[in-house]
Amino acid sequence: MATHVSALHPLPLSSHPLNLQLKLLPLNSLNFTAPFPSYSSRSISGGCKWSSITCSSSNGSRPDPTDDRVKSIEELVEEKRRAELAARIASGEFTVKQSSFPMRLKNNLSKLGILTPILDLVFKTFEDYEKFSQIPEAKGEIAAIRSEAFFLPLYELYITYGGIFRLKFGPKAFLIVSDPSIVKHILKDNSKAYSKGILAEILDFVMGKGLIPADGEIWRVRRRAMVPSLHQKFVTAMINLFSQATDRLCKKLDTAASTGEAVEMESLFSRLTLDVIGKAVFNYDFNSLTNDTGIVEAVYVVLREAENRSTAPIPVWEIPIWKDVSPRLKKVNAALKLINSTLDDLIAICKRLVDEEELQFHEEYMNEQDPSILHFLLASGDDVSSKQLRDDLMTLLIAGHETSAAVLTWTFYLLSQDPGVMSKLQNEVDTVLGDRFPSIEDLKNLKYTSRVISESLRLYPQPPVLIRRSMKEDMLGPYPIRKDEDIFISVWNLHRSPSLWEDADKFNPERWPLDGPAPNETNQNFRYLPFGGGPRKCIGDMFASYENIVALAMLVRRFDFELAPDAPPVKMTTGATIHTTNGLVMRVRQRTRYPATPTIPVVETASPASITEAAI
Ligand code: HEM
Repeated sequence: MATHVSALHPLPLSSHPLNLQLKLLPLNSLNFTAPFPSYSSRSISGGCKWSSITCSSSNGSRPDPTDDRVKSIEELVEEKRRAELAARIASGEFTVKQSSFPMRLKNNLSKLGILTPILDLVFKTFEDYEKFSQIPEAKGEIAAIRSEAFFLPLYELYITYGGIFRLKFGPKAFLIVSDPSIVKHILKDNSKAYSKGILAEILDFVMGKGLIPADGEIWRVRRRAMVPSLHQKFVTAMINLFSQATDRLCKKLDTAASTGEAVEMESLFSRLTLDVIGKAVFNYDFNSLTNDTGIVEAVYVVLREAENRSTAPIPVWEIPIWKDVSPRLKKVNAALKLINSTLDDLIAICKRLVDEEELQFHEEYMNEQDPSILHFLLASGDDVSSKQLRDDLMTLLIAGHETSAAVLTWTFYLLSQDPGVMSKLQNEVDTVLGDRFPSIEDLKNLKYTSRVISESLRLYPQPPVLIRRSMKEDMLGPYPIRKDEDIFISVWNLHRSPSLWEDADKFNPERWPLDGPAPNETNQNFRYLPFGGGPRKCIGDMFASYENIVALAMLVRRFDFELAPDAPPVKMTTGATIHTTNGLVMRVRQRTRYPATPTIPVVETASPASITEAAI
């Protein structure tokens, strides 16, 4: 979700959260201002000359001591950098030492006989400060840290400072939370005390008061209106849409397989999921796998802008004159105008359809010709302004697009590193699916496929960080916090914590038993949050799970995938989701035959009612 971006805008410059990232990481090491992966510039033809291939686990994983393969120079440099950083953190270089001078002075004055009420009055401010300063603190002049993505240094700091610490940058401070019970408190038990904070500010230009940035009453009303639209019958009907879109991608890959050309999979996944979500949300065929129409380009301009804003050092879009002269902002405004007018047209068309229909609205209502979410909302009589409806549609478009594309990208990367898992996966798919399009029953039986995706989401959570702001004082674990604290919940840290997971960095789908429930935040007690948790949990979790299973199963059934021999190293960069820095360049080969004999036990299917929790 471009939407689950990490940062922010109308804050004073000095406190602009991106100062965090700027100070935390040197610009040249970050790619923060580098544009969102340029989809238009990545052809599927693999025409570029890639220089080296040092992929493996350059993605923040700690070195595996049992790994005896020869390490690349890049890995060795990375290891050295991490070791140096760990030593610097351990030496206390980044730790803010509290000055207890005022409190010592108060004690001394008290011993001299000055009355306590007077001292209390004089020293109240200092006492408040001390009260709120008990959370371990790290300070932000960490300019020497080099990293591809900002959540990586947060991981290093987490290992030293623990599940909650404050990171200070001049006048600005952020709470970094990576403790499951504190996360549960913020997201679930006391969720009413937290807002989306800076996230809402930065997303305003594209999502307005859409469901992701909205808070309070607007959020409550819109959530209640939208959740029913993703009912079981709708999501089941979408399976066919997922299959057709993936089939189009397969056909595109057929050409690459026959010519042996390398393909850049990340941009293809992005197009696949854009085509799916356009059709599902407002019955619009972007057809982006085949065409680069103006509207597809406009969607990417807006997505890139959301990511740029989340990482820009200066919120230039706030400066009145700049808005009118900057070619980039003009392009963004033009793109927004095109998207908005397209959405207005789609809403108008859908309204006409609904008016002409003999409506019998019920819980699982679905128009067979146009099963879209928009159609459901209009048919339900959802009383909403056209601006709010546009905001909601735009939110769903972005939320459902980037996340799924990122999940597929990192799943294929992980599979390329582990042929054993890949062959077990292909085996299951061959056994369960044969050569037909997947049905709902098939999805229930593709258990290993589903566990591969769960494990990919553990190692590469999308988004890697969730953002909140406290709306009142609260207790986080043993620590009191103030109102208006900006909080980053590091899902990356939770999912890779060595104290919460065995072999935390290892890609191991087997950690999720096939006969157990599919992992989620509840059965994992908030150490695993693929779709968030509490009242603001993702509303598209089942949709996304089906979509990813269908795409993964159909692709690995037809092709073998490996990193192209001259592909650039696969590294991470931060957008709203985790992107690769240079694409995922792969070579695909047509598979010859699906084996007939099952080698993985097919576990009994769950009942349809329990499918969200148990089967996927
Ligand atoms: C694999 C794909 C997906 C992942 C990993 C994912 C992840 C998430 C996460 C972690 C959140 C919680 C954000 C927070 O608490 O700040 C969220 C919220 C949300 N997601 Fe997804 N999502 C995915 C797909 C989708 C799809 C397909 C849709 C829509 C069709 C969608 C719509 C939403 C919406 C509307 C919210 C906001 C809910 C609220 O605040 O009430 N997501 N998603």
